[in-house]
Amino acid sequence: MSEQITRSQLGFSRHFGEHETLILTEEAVDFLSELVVHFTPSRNRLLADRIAVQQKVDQGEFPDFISETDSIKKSEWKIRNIPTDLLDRRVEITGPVERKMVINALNANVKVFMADFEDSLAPDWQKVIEGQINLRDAVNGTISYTNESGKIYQLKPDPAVLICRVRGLHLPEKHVTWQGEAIPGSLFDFALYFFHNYRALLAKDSGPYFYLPKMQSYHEADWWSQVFSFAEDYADLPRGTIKATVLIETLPAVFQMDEILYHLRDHIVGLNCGRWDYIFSYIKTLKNHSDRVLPDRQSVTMTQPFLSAYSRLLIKTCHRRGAFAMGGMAAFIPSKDVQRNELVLNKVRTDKELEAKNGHDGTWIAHPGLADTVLEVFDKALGSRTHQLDVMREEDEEITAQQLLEPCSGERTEEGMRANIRVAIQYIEAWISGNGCVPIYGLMEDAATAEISRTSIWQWIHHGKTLSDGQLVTKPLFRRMLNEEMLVIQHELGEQRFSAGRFTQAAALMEKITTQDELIDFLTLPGYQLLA
Ligand SMILES: CC(=O)SCCNC(=O)CCNC(=O)[C@H](O)C(C)(C)COP(=O)(O)OP(=O)(O)OC[C@H]1O[C@@H](n2cnc3c(N)ncnc32)[C@H](O)[C@@H]1OP(=O)(O)O
Ligand SMILES: O=CC(=O)O
Ligand SMILES: [Mg+2]
Repeated sequence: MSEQITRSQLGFSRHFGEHETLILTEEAVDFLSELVVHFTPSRNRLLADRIAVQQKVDQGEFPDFISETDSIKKSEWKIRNIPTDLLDRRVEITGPVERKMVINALNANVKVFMADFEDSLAPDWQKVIEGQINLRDAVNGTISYTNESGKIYQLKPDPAVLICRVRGLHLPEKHVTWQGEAIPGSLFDFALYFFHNYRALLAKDSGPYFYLPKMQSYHEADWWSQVFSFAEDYADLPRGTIKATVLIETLPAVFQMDEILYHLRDHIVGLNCGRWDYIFSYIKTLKNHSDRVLPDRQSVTMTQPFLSAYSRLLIKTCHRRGAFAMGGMAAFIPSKDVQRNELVLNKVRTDKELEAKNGHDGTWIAHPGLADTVLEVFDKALGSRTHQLDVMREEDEEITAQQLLEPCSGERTEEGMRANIRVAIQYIEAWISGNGCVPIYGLMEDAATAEISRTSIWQWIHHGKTLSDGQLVTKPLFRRMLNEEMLVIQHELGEQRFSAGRFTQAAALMEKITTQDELIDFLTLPGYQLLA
């Protein structure tokens, strides 16, 4: 057990080496400490509220629009303003805050780079601290990187606009404590990125911009609004300097989009369809509803009625309030095989064409190799415009709770179940080894996509579903497949890679969380205990 260092009102379990000293400066820690003291108790209450809301759904209620906020929904108002450099977001690349990736992403043919401390980052201490250094150097324009073969990476002129995605409210930063408890990871990421970069960002006519993940209610939006206002006052900045885009990626939040925009109206510039977490949240929120069990993962596409309704309602809600409606991530990544790559580009193109047609103002890509294809789709849809805030489609006028909760059609197959097992094990193994985003079977896998794989199986077991060949999904069947799929993974990856990895630990975690009666909230919570 390492010795605790006390700074300001916070305890640090890690020695302050060269990197920590750069980021955890006395002034930055004072600011972080102020935020933690002011906002941790209310953050804890918000997490308790999530449990209370879920209990009602578990007892049979369905999530729904709420009447207590009718005045917000019925009245006409707009969000405050959108800064000039956020008026064209037609293609945004995302990626973890690793040094080479940060440079490649900022140099990609995109408008925005979403630098990620969340779904694509396994937040071990070193990565989190280095991530802050990487972003600070990127903002200052001094970032560079030399790879093993001597290739030098540097920023090109006119890099993409930077937006930082902080960890979700549920994730702790275990290496920093306040009153004996781990502090919220979201405050850690927000405080340090804001503190070290706001001056340089504003000096170049940009600003401290954030993506906020996994929000579940407008009360959480209000909490963030207070955090932002506190930070602005602390730094003596005008109200509305900090700007945020909120991911609508939980089932509860889709019913409160107007309210989220309203409570963050000084600070918000848009909403984003975080489709993968949204699917995961649909499974998790409706976990006791046996008629809402999902089929194989590949059947759950944006053309499913419940996902189409979600995307169209988000666009309609945003445009009415003058906010950007950002599309989500197609998980296909480029392949070195020319034929396979053609297929990938076609799939991504089709997905993005649907988003652009529905009225999204821009979208996400996971890899620079997709930029040109997606840019072409949005260039065509936007024409001379930089966004399509003007789009209000008549056919989307009435989107109901029933549509948002529509059951999802498709088969549950043995191959689908086995694929879920292989993906979940390989992803968990990568995550507990410190890698939060990996290519698996030609798809980008991150914390959100892997959650779908592991919760699908839990749900199939829990509700005693049968596979298309008539097999009943049970714990013994799952355990047998888990053992068999471990052998498949071992064969696919080779003995050396397999034995050097943490596959046994990953499989043990997968076995535990899939067979226990309670569906655990987030894979990354027990995963974090296995991370440095
Ligand atoms: C559900 C959600 O939350 S989505 C948002 C979170 N997910 C993400 O951000 C996904 C980000 N993407 C990635 O991490 C990667 O693309 C992966 C892991 C999926 C695939 O990575 P790799 O296997 O390394 O891809 P590949 O070998 O084809 O990379 C080729 C080059 O592109 C770079 N690259 C790939 N993806 C990215 C990216 N997202 N940003 C910047 N550079 C990238 C690689 O660093 C590599 O650079 P190099 O040639 O200079 O060495
Ligand atoms: O964060 C994005 C998602 O799809 O989840
Ligand atoms: Mg997500």
